[in-house]
Amino acid sequence: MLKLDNIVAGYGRTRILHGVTLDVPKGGLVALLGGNGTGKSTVLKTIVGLVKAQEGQVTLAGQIINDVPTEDRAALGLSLVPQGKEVFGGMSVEENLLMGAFHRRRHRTEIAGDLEGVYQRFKRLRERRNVAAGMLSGGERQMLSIGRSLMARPTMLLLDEPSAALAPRVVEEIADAILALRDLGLTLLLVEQNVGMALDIADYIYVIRGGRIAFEREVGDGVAMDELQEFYLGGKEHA
Ligand SMILES: Nc1ncnc2c1ncn2[C@@H]1O[C@H](COP(=O)(O)OP(=O)(O)OP(=O)(O)O)[C@@H](O)[C@H]1O
Repeated sequence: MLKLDNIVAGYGRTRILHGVTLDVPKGGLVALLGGNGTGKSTVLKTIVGLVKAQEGQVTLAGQIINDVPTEDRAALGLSLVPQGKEVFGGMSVEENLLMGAFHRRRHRTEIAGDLEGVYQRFKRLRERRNVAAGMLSGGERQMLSIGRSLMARPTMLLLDEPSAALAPRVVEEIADAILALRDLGLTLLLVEQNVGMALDIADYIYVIRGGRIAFEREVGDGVAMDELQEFYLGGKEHA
């Protein structure tokens, strides 16, 4: 579904990604793990087109999209789920959700149907539909961020550290929500620092360090936590 082939990218003259290759199969749930400043967000920005690949190819559903503008990548089914802290705090929950449908010209009844779908998935958002997003808990904000992306009817979601700054019980709730999206048939790339969560839900794991993929492995009996930690931050526990 999504392939990065030897991506070199950065900011101005500074190179951050030094040849990143990764593959997210259709319907798969792939995690990209790494510590602070290792290039995870730059990978996501390159996929959505906010950072231009200086070398290499970004392929979505068989189409090379290096030259496709960011707004048109959304129309190809790609949606970035920012961290929950990036919701519009002064707007209500419902207004935030409707923003997700904004770029698509769609009939009002269709949008109402999508909104109902998000409320069924995240019951707490329905209860709090008229509350300012800034008043929500961290977990509710993360649900809102995912819900807003779903309003654009994506086929592939890129999740930027959905577990960041959340209590373990809430992380479990978000993990369940992500698994439910996979069961729905969505393709998911999850960027995380939370190794435990990623191992619980992902089918395949990449670890990025210093702008390079340092480790990759199918999740199953083969991936041991300590082996991952070694590649993750030189053996240091981080998340
Ligand atoms: N807009 C920018 N201009 C210049 N350098 C940047 C910019 N954004 C990020 N960087 C640098 O690129 C490197 C990688 O940053 P990136 O945000 O991709 O890391 P990350 O793995 O997502 O880290 P974090 O988990 O802290 O968000 C860092 O050294 C950072 O300082």
